[in-house]
Amino acid sequence: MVVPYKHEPFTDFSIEENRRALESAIKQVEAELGKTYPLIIGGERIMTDDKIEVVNPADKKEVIGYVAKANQDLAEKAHRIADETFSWWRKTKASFRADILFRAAAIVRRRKHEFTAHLVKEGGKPWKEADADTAEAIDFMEFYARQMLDIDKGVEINSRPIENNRFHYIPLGVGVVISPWNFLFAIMCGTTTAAMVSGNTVLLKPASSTPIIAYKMMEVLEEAGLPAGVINYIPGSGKEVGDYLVDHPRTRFISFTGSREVGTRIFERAAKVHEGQKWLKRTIIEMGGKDTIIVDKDSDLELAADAITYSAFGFSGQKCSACSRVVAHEAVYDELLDRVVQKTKNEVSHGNPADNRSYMGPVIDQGAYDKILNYIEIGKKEGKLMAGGKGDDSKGWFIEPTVFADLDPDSTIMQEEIFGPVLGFMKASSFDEALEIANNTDYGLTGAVITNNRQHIEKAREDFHVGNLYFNRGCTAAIVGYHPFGGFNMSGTDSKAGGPDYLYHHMQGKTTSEML
Ligand SMILES: NC(=O)c1ccc[n+]([C@@H]2O[C@H](COP(=O)([O-])OP(=O)(O)OC[C@H]3O[C@@H](n4cnc5c(N)ncnc54)[C@H](O)[C@@H]3O)[C@@H](O)[C@H]2O)c1
Ligand SMILES: N[C@@H](CCC=O)C(=O)O
Repeated sequence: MVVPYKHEPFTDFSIEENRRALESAIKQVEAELGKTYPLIIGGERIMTDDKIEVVNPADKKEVIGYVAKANQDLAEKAHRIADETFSWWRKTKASFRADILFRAAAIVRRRKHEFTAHLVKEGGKPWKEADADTAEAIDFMEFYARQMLDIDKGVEINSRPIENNRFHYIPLGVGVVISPWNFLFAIMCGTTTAAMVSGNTVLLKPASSTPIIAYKMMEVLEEAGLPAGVINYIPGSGKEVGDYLVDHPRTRFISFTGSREVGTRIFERAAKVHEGQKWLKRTIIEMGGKDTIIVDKDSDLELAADAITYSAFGFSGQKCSACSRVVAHEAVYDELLDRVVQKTKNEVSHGNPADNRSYMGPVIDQGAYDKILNYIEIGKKEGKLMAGGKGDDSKGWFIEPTVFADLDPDSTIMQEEIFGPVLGFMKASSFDEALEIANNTDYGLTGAVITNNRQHIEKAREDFHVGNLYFNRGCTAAIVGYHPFGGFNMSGTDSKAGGPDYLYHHMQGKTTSEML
């Protein structure tokens, strides 16, 4: 019997011992910067001439490492090996696969600060955010291992005196896992290990800005006993390797987390049946958000201002769950706006994330920096700039936490995902109107309502159309097993990472019936 699941506690960095432990882990990571990492295909380390240079977004000159880059030939080799490995891996016991995850989670837990320090450097994450990312990776492994053991117990169906019937789940085949850079450890690890523990083999293509943490996860899984060929590590160009693997006739499913642009492209390509393909590909596609916090007339405004500030500027707003829109009742609009602007100016410090005093670090790269600043320019025309608005890319990609007021719900910056530290305020004259505004985007990922009105809570529960809706708190920071995570509409397939049915997306049900 395994102990019941409990989420990994976050580290309290106000405790001197913890602070010192992370400081020393950061020094250790700094001492190891600049290494070269190979691909891992069928357990074999393969170096390529072409490499991805991975830099610290807080300091562009600091190279975190160089990573071998897969091309289509290597992707083909990895696919063949994953396919061959599936022929026996699919028959392994669920407990064998789950035990690998329990062990891997224990290894990461023992070396937690080392992983967190790496996330500070590779992802530009402030301490608190990096620590939460590591904790979530541990949670995913612990949670999915238990879920697989439960699924393995089977499901009762009816038999009759003349026949014996059974129903159980079997894996799908070779899965392509494509992960984003923002939860560089947690989402990459959760999507990969979910596919693996349910009996599939995997081709892992991590984001090109953050592939090193995925290599480190591979080392941990190998140490925990993962056989060669089950997960194949093949970083590479999204367009070249990504399209090739998505189109491949032997790909059985694709688990993608990332932007709407790429997600819809994959959805479309995966629908095409290629020559030699014997199945309809399954897709698990989780995309962006344009997430709203509604603040009601009767509400705790200090709580609202705290919730908004953290949800908007935690990890520089680079979360699919980040609050980028506030809809406030006209009776509290001015006071709420003032409180959020003051907090943003006085409490949201931004700087090197390796320094624990930084609330916010950089944004991930030049592309993101340019795109966000472009949205800020649009925002200056569409609304009233209340805080921030400037960037500095001389050393790393830093953008001030930015607040706009008096926006039209249909304005560009209230409709498009910016994925940066930019927050907009809109006014509503009633709770019904606030809900209408909150729902008027193509997305449907997270949302929150700050209110003391019980009827309004119930109304929002029914009518606020998002996958993760929170009351009297912010709209980020879902915890595995507590807040199953995934969105509606253009936010994705609502597969609910860390939820009770997540692994079923990676499996198919099989009925057997024996005449007696
Ligand atoms: N819904 C969620 O759970 C969730 C979680 C995290 C991030 N996101 C979203 O992810 C986005 C940010 O991440 P990103 O910038 O890494 O997204 P992205 O779509 O640019 O990249 C995601 C992954 O797709 C790969 N890719 C790019 N082109 C490809 C192609 N043609 N075929 C296959 N793969 C390809 C990239 O290399 C990367 O590994 C935001 O929109 C954010 O909201 C969503
Ligand atoms: N699960 C995370 C968001 C993941 C996407 O970026 C949260 O709830 O904040």
